Amino acid sequence: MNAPSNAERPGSWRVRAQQLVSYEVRFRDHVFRPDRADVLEIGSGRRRFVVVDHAVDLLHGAGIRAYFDHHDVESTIMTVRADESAKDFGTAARIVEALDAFGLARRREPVIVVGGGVLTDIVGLVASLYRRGTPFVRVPTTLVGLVDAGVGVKTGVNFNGHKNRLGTYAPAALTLLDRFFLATLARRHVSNGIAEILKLGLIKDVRLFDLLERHGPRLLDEKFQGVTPVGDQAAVAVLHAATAGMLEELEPNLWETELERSVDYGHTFSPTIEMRALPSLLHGEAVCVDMALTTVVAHHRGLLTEHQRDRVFAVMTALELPTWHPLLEPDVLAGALQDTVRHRDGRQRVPLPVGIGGVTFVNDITQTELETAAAVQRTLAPTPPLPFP
Ligand SMILES: O=C(CO)[C@@H](O)[C@H](O)[C@H](O)[C@H](O)COP(=O)(O)O
Repeated sequence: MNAPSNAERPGSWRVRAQQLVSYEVRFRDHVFRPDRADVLEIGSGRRRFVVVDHAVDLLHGAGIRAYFDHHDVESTIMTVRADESAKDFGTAARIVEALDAFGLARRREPVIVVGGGVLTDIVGLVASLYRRGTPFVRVPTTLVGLVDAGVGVKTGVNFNGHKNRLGTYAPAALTLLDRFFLATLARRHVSNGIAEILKLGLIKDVRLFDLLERHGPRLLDEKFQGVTPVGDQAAVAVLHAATAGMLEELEPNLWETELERSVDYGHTFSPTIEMRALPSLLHGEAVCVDMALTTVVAHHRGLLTEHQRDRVFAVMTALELPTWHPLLEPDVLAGALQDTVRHRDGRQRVPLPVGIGGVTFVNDITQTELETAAAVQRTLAPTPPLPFP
């Protein structure tokens, strides 16, 4: 049957359709233990194409292969070296070629990705483009992957020197959050992931901030493994609060129709700083430098007391995150804000903290204000600042 023609405009048809989005983010320890079935819960058939981060493969590859063998599933494992410098369309295209070679069945053989946020973003993009969309399952193995990239619907690669310039909104059918992968993560990468958790504490959840203030160094030492009972309780509380808080923000605004997003906190200046500093600054570190700058801006605007500002800097430092960076130069700040204004459709929409745990959005940040804040920020950063490799 033809779609009904528009009575007021003969010869014109308006099409309306809705698509239900439903995806699950599930905490599950030791996902590749043979008695676990979660990874294979989506899809059917006895084959899977699995993209595994190169470093993860070295550490866990044997266990991952044994898992599929145990379940009598033929696995084709593609290993990829994935860091921010390799987050590009070339890497995505190589994965597409491998999918073609595998001969992926379009709906019943979900692509499985095991790796950090960079890799889950790339494979998410590939899956959303391949034959205009094929299901995928994510198993994040880094803290940024677990608490940020792994819970939302954004996929992407860097392009033309810009962060995530090419991407789609495509939810993974299932994301499995297994904190035991963090045991083998370098300390710096644990710190890096905590920055995204701190973001939520600062603009949404003062209890989460308090937990980080109390247990941050222990979480770093124990890498969220629960080595001690106190550390275990703190790890579970922090991971669950961060995931729940993030999803609470994302769910009502999955496609970012609303561009005032509190989870964009720390992401106004950091995309430019991170890309300019490549490969020396990790994502969460760049976010922290941005949060430190905007904490000072918020203090100057009377949104934050001096005591609160100093607490924020102390927590950042205890978490071994940088609170200042030499790239905070006037031209870089101006360029970063300009690019973000374009990204946010012509307005600054900069989230600023209100006290600890609150947020407001502003559109009137000036260049002078930024330069003054960056200068103050430098004096507040520990001397000497954390080394920039
Ligand atoms: O949207 C999410 C996660 O899906 C945010 O929490 C995450 O931090 C985002 O990467 C930032 O908000 C930046 O977004 P964008 O500039 O890539 O659009």
